[in-house]
Amino acid sequence: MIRTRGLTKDYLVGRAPTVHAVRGVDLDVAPGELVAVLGPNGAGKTTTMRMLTTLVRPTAGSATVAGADVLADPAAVRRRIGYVGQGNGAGRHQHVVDELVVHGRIHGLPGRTARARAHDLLDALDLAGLAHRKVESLSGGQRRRVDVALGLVHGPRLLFLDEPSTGLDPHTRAHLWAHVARLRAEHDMTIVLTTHYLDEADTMAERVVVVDHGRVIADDTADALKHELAGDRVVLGVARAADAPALAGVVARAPGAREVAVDGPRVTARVADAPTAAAHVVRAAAAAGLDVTDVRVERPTLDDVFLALTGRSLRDAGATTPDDEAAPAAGTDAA
Ligand SMILES: Nc1ncnc2c1ncn2[C@@H]1O[C@H](COP(=O)(O)OP(=O)(O)OP(=O)(O)O)[C@@H](O)[C@H]1O
Repeated sequence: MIRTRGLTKDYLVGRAPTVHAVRGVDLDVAPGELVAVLGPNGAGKTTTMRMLTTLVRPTAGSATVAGADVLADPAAVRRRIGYVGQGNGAGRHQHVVDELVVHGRIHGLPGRTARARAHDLLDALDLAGLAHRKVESLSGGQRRRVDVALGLVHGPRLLFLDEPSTGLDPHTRAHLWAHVARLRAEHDMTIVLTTHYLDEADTMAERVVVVDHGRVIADDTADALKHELAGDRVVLGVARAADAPALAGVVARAPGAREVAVDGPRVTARVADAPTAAAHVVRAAAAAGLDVTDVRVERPTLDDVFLALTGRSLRDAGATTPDDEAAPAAGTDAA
């Protein structure tokens, strides 16, 4: 459904150094996949998505999207995809249903089909009761659902969602995702989304593509990334802090144990599989006469994955580098 090779975008910002927003991205997305693109601010997620949706012209590299080349046939790409950008797409003064019908007509649907499609989507996204309300009177979550409906009105098989749930409260986010998941199952859609919410990428996506400084630095299922890159953590406590070094010795002999550390009466370590390692340690500690008072197993998060990859936490990472610290807004295409 998507294939990119060496996809690159440079921006020229006045006399400032060139901004290397995207640096040679190779990405393959199969039909029906749901892929989350994750990365800190400024990593190049939106720029990549905008190249794939033909809104920004690549500086170098190639991209085929929904069977058409983004450079050779951008109109075909646009016909076949849906795109929900970061800003609200719906006109503020329009009625919800009219906005959907107009979008359908813009995409070439006959009036009757556009109206039928608009009403189907209003039902599917729980917006039927709001059809005749003005967009400006809707809540943030309702507006975002209208945006998703706009992205789907022409029945695309491939949908791009750029931070669809940013700024929504957890309940509204969950609601939006439930709708998207159902629409996806019903229409067998491929979805590529960007998000800042690690838990969202973890639970929603079958594949997580981690980007940093314009490059893909990891690409796999969330479980595989967590297993291979971060590993589980065990935390054990002993009654007497004086026994902690001896317990650390026991922990170090557990299967796959690494990064063993002592902190007062507590010992922590990374292990391949925490329940197996914890059971092993508890048995071995008892045999050695050590009184283990506390055992905790911690599964890694995608933030641990990012930390393992970059040494930075995704929560605090800014993605500025010496050669892309120029002001972002005023750039022109270097394509
Ligand atoms: N029009 C532009 N002109 C100049 N620089 C730009 C332009 N658009 C983006 N950039 C720069 O390109 C880099 C990548 O930006 P991009 O918006 O793709 O990142 P992002 O990963 O989507 O970030 P965020 O999570 O904050 O949305 C940043 O350094 C940004 O400042």
